[in-house]
Amino acid sequence: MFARSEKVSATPGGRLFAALRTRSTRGTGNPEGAASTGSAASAREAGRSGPPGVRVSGLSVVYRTPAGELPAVSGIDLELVPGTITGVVGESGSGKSTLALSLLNAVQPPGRIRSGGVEIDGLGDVVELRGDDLRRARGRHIGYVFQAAQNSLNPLKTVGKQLLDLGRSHDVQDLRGLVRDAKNLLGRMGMDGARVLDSHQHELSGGMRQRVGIMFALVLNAHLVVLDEPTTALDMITQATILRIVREVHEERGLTTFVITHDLGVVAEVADRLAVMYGGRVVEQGPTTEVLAAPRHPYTQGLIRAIPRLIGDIGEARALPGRPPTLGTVPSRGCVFRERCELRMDVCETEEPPAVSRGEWIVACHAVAARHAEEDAGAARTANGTGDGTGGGAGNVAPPATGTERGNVARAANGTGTENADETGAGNTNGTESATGTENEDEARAGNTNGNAYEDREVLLRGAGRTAGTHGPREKA
Ligand SMILES: Nc1ncnc2c1ncn2[C@@H]1O[C@H](COP(=O)(O)OP(=O)(O)OP(=O)(O)O)[C@@H](O)[C@H]1O
Repeated sequence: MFARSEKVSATPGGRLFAALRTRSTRGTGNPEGAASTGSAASAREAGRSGPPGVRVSGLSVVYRTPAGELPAVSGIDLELVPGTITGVVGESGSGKSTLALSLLNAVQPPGRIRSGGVEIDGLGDVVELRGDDLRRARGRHIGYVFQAAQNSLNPLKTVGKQLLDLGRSHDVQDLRGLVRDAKNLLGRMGMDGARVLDSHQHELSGGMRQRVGIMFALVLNAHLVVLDEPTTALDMITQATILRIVREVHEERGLTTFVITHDLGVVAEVADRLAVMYGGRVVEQGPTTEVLAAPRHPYTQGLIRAIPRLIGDIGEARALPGRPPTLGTVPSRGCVFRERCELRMDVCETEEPPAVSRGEWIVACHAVAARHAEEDAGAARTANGTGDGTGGGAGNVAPPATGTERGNVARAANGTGTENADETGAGNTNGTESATGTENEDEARAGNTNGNAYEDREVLLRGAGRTAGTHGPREKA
């Protein structure tokens, strides 16, 4: 049974920093730690060797538009450490869903993976997978919980019927066993499994449907699970429940989990590691606690600064000026964030920022790179005995202008406090799912011609035929 029960503050504000406090007792992404919580045992029971590592390298994805093929994701390097939860955060349109779909090689036309690879332990490079291999990988190895999973069920079939369809499409011989596993999973998430399997989607609440989505992602025993906006459009209490379940399922089943969200509170609550995306790039990544406590990239600093506070001067919260770029406006060279950056320098106009690292912490920013260089020079001077006492110490790396006082900050309604509502030309209606689930423009954009979210799920879980070979020729970077 899921043993961990974490108290989650239901107030909007306490969440981010209450979560940060509890993280220190949980560790930050130590795979051994994950194993010691029982995940290794459950992985053994499940007959697999343990949670997989994932290495995304040089990944670039483009969408065809009237103006030609434009990059939605560019040169992404990211590692998912086995047994950890990695959270990806960024404003709407930053490329989070495109990155997530790439983990399943499921970017649909008019998109295609232009270059790069996604190496998953036990599977190889999924970008190279086609046909049956790809179909088996989805569902059995990689579970996907859709953005708007609440609406991704087929409204015409009971959950149980959809479960059987899924089992048959994956050649599951023991369908009774599959149903037993599904009931078990649903029961562990606090639901009456038999009743839920007998229900249609309209008979279930949003939180229940989200749990059904998680069940579908796990029931074939996937050990890499991708959750796209798992709490969007849920009330605060249900959000807290779903996040607790995500963490518990992750630990109990020994998973490697990837959570996409625009809500910093969500990553603070569940993620061991954090990657911040902007304009199709990962601009900062590292252990969640450390990144949120002292973000280095000016964009991450801006996201945190934009979170309104419950206590103290509400005016301290400052929305990031400007808007995130669209496919058409993302600069083709230089730093993609420069238009909104207060640390902007000349070099940002022309040169892509280098990814500089300090241990597990990686930042792509010219200003941070310059500070690191200063620090290194200062350290070298000190080591040589020539230090003048002014060398760049760690304190020279800009702390967040707002600091990150524990418990003092309210979570923004949209998590980032920025201008998500001013969505870009792509017409993204993220978070505004229709009751029928047939008007989700994200799904429509993803190449699903009838726009039904459940259709898309079925395509991913079952239909290699519809998705195989949809990518154009790959240009290896
Ligand atoms: N099918 C498509 N056709 C054209 N452009 C697309 C398509 N899908 C996504 N895009 C564009 O690619 C970029 C990245 O979109 P993506 O959905 O991956 O971002 P996101 O960070 O997940 O946003 P959100 O939080 O709103 O889901 C955006 O500029 C978006 O408009």
